[in-house]
Amino acid sequence: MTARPEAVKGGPAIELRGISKAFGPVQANKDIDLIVPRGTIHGIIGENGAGKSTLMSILYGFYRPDSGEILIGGKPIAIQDSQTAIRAGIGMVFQHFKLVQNFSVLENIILGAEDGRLLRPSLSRARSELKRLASEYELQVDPDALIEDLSVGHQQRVEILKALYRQADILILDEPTGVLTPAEADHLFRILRGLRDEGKTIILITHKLREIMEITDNVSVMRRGEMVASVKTAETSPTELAELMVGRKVLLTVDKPPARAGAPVLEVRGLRMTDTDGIERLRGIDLDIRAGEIVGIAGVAGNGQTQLLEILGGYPEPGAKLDGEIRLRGEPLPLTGSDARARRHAGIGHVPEDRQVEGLIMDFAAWENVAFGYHDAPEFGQGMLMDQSAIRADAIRKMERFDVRPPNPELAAKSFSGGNQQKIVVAREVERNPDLLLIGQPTRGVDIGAIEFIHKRIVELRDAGKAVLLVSVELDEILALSDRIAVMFDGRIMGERLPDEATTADLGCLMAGIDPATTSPEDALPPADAHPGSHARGAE
Ligand SMILES: Nc1ncnc2c1ncn2[C@@H]1O[C@H](COP(=O)(O)OP(=O)(O)OP(=O)(O)O)[C@@H](O)[C@H]1O
Repeated sequence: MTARPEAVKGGPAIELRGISKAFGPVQANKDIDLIVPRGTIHGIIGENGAGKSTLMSILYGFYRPDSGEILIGGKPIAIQDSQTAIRAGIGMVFQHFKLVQNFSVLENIILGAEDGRLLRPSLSRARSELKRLASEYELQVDPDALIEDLSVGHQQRVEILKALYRQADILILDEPTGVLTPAEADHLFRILRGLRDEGKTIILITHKLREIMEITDNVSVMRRGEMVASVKTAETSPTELAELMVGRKVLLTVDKPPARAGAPVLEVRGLRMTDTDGIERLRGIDLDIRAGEIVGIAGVAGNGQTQLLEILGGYPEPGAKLDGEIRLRGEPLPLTGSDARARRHAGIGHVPEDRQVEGLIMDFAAWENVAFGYHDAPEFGQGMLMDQSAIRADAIRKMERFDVRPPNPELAAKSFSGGNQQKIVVAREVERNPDLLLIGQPTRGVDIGAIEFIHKRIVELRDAGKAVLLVSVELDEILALSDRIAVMFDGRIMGERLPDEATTADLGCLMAGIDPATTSPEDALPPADAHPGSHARGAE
C-alpha cells in the first residue's frame, strides 16, 4: 500500500507509476509509485538492498525499467539515458563521485555539458558562470584546482555545481553525508534548503534518520523492492520510520555493560609516518588498547586515521618512511614492508575504511571475498588439499549471520548494494574473533538494522576480552561504542576523553586542533564559519 503525500508546495515535479526492474532473479523494484512535489526535499530510506539506488538510477537514465512510467513536470518521458535525464533537468550526485581526478574543477564542470541546452561554451564564459553559481550557492571552490587535490567535501561541491551548471531543477543525492564532516554536512543542508526555497526539487537517499527528520518535507520508505509508505516528515518519528524500514522494532541506542579492561593488547609508541610526497602524516602517536576495551578515534577524515589503520593492519603506503614501535601482546611487530596476511594470522582483524578499494575484490564471488586473506587458515587445509567446500560453507554461514542480501555466495561482490558489500567485509573480519580488531567506518552506508547488529557484534567481541580500535567520522557512533575516545588532528592525538565526560562541543574543538583545556573559552570557540574539513589533508 502506498500512501501519497499531499503536495506540500506546488504540483508534482516527479511522478513514477508502476516502476519495476529485475536483475536476473532479483526483483530490485516492484511496481513502485512515487510522487515528489515541486520545491520539496524528499527523503528515500530503506534497508540495504531495498532498491533505492536502482530506482534513482532509473530516474537518471542509468537503467531502463522493465515496466512503468515516468512523468516529469506532469509530462510522460522516456528516459533512455543520462543525457535525456539531464535534458529533462535532472542532476545526480552519486556516492562515488564521477569526476575525472586529473582534470581541473572547471574542466569537470563543462565536461559532457556540451549538448543542446548549453552549446559548447567558451572557457571564459564557463568560468564566469561557475563563479556566479559558486557565489550564489555558497559553493566556493577554486576553478583551476585539480580534483585529486580537493577534499571529499569540496569534490562533492563540484558535483553539485556540475548539476547546477547543467540547469538541473531536480537534484538527486545518494547518501551525500557519508563522507562529510559534521560541519560540511551542516553546510550542505543549508545549500539544499536554499535550493528548495527557490523552487528546486531534491531527493535525498540516506540511512541517517536524524537527517531525514532535520531536512526533508516528505519521506518514502522502501522495503525489499517495494514502496511501503510515503509520509510527511512532520507527522512521523525516527522510531516509526525504523520500524517501517525493517518491519520490526529497532534499538536506536547501543546497550553495553561497563568495560572490564585487562592487559594491553596493542601498544604504539612514537609512531611517525612520512608519505612519498614528503608529507608527515603521523607525528608521533602513542596509543594503548587493552583486552576488553573499545578505543574510538574521532577526527575529521584526512588527519592520519587512515594511515594509522593501514600501518597497524600491515599495509602501509609503499615507499612511506616509518618510525616508532608497535607491540602486539607485548611482542614487537615489524614496521616496514607489507605483512597484512601475517598480521591476520597473528590475530589482527582489519575492516578498512574504503571497502571498494581495500576491502573487496569486486569481480570475485561473495564467498571468495568472505575467505579473502583467511583461505590458508589451518582449518581449510593447505595447497592441493585445500578444502574449497569448507571455505564455501564457512562463507555461507557468515553471510547468513550478517544477513547479507541476496544470500547468494556465488554473486560477484560488485553486484551487491553498498551496505551489503560492507556487511561482507565486516562479517569476514569480525567472525574470526580477532584479538585486536581494527575497524574503520564500520557502518558507512549500512542500514539501521545492520548497524544495530554490527554494533552488537563489536561489543560482544569486547566482552569476550578482545581489543577494538574503532575509527569513525560519526561522532554518535564513537560516543555510543567507545570506552575511551582519542581525538586525532594533523597526525597527532590531540586528547583523550571518557565518553561520559566528553561533550560534542569539546570533541569538536579537539577535532579542529584546539585543546579546550589549554585555551580560554572564547578562544576555544571556533568561528561561526569554521570548517574543520579545511584542516584535513585532502581526500582519502
Ligand atoms: N547491476 C546489478 N546487477 C545485479 N544485481 C543488482 C545490480 N544492481 C543492484 N542489484 C541488486 O538489486 C537490489 C537493490 O539494490 P540497490 O543498490 O538498489 O539497493 P539500495 O536500497 O540502494 O541499497 P544500499 O542502501 O545498500 O545502497 C539488491 O539486491 C542488489 O543486489
